[in-house]
Amino acid sequence: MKDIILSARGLCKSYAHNGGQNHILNHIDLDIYKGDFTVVMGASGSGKSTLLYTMSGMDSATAGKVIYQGNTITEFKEDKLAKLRQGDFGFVFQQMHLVSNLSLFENVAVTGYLNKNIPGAEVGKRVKELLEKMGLTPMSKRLPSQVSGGEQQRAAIARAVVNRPDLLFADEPTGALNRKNTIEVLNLLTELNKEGQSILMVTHDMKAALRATRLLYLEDGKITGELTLPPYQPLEEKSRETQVDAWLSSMEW
Ligand SMILES: Nc1ncnc2c1ncn2[C@@H]1O[C@H](COP(=O)(O)OP(=O)(O)OP(=O)(O)O)[C@@H](O)[C@H]1O
Repeated sequence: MKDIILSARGLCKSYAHNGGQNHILNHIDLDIYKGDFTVVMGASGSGKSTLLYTMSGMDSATAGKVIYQGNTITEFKEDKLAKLRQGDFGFVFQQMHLVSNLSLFENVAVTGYLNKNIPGAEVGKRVKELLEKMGLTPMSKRLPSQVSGGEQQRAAIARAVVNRPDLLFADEPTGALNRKNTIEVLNLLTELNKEGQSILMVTHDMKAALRATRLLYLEDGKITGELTLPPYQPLEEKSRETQVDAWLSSMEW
C-alpha cells in the first residue's frame, strides 16, 4: 500500500462566465501517492493546469480542500503557502522562467539559498551534483540565452528539485521543446522518479504521458479514468504506447 502524499476532497474551481459560473473542477476527490509519476491528461481546456495549480496551493479553490501532511492547505494564509511552495513542493512550467542575467549555476543555487534550512555549503554541493547529473556542468557558467531550450528546461528542473521537494509539479514541461529536447527532459524526469521523486505532471503530449506510472483522465471537471503502469522502460515503449493509446481512445481523447 503506497503512502498518500497529497489529497483533494470535494475540490471545486469555478470562474465567473457570462453572468454565470464556469465549473472547471467539480467536486474532485483524488489521492496522489508517494513515489508515483502521476500524469493527468484530458482535452485542451478540460482544467488540467487548474487542477495542478489548485492542488499545489498556487491558486485558490472555490470549494473543497487539499490536504498535505494532515494539514488542510486550502486554509493556509499566503505566507504559509509560500513556505510550502518553496520548501516542500517543486515546480516546472512550460516556460522555464530562468533569471536572464544569472548563470545556470546561480539560477539553481538561488532557490537553495532562499531555503533557510539548508546550509550554504550544502547548497553549492547539491547544485554541482545536480548540474552534473543533468549534463549541464560544461555550461554551468553560461546565461540561459547561451544554452538550448532543452538545457534551460533541465536547469529549471534542477532548480525545482534542489530543495528535495516531496512532490514535483510539472505543467507541460515539454510544451515548448523540440523532439530531441523533449526526450532529454522526459528521460530526466523518469530518472528522478526512479530515484524516488514523486511527480504530478499535466500534459497533452502522448510521449510525455508514456512516462507515467499512473495516468488520470480529466473530463467535465471530474477524474473519469485511471490507468496504472509499471515504471517506464525504453525497450517497452512501443507496447506501452499501444496500451496508453487504447486507454486514451476508450476515454474518447
Ligand atoms: N483566470 C481564469 N479566468 C477564467 N477562466 C479561466 C481562467 N483560467 C482558466 N480558465 C478557463 O478554465 C478552463 C480550464 O483551463 P486550464 O488551463 O486549466 O485547461 P487545460 O486542460 O490545462 O488546457 P490546455 O491543455 O489547453 O493547457 C479553460 O476553459 C480556461 O479558459
